[in-house]
Amino acid sequence: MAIPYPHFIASEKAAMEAGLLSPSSSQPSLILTQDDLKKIAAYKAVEYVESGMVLGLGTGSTAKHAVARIGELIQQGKLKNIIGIPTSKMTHEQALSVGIPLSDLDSYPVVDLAIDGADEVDPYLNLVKGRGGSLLREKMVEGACKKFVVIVDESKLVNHIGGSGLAVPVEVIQFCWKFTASKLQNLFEESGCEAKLRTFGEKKEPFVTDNKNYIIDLYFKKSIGDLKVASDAILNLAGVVEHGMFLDMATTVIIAGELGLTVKNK
Ligand SMILES: O=C[C@H](O)[C@H](O)[C@H](O)COP(=O)(O)O
Repeated sequence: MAIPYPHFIASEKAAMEAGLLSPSSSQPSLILTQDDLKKIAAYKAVEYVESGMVLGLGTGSTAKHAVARIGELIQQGKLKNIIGIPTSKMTHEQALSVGIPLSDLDSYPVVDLAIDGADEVDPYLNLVKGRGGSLLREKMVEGACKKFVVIVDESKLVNHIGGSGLAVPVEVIQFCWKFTASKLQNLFEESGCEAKLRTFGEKKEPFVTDNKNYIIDLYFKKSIGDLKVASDAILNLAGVVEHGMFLDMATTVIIAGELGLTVKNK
């Protein structure tokens, strides 16, 4: 998606650092792709990183820009003594490849700062995450951090969680997943919920998470209602491991969009 983007306002510094704008251009006039916006938000978030921090490293097409940037700053000697806690096997691989020293929550139960993308952000900074399948490790790491900075392009903004009609993911154990899926669907019958096993490829194989579980995606035709009530009801079902609603967890959301960067704090 190319967004015509003639007026670059708040994010000029981030765009320069992201290599999208030359310092000499007096009249910035850019055509930015959605990926450029993700990169700009990610580079802005990395400004929150300080030497000596234990960092939660998010997963996805937005978070990967932050991981790359952190690696770059370590290589340049601008960030020192960083410990990264990856939220997926994919991020683990990327972080190693860019030279970020890694550890885990067993060794570092308190994380200073986590940076991650999101699939949906509501006006209260509640999130949907996990459309890439990494919600469980993300929730563990981001639940352990002092500051959680979320990075999105403006397409992720919604009025109500689940209101986009797109998936609210739930990680379930493989054992009798159809039973769990039907329990989940029944919980939200009044919201017109449809529960579908996530599959991939032409053969429609079940998608298996890093934790060897399945994902049931919930699609809502009407409002989910009270999010805390919905969260408790989902977590109360045996067979459910975790869901992708991240309620009251984000401390900052950085949104890159047509009018530049917006930073929302809790
Ligand atoms: O499971 C995936 C994660 O929750 C991602 O952070 C989320 O899906 C957003 O990903 P992206 O930045 O690729 O849109």
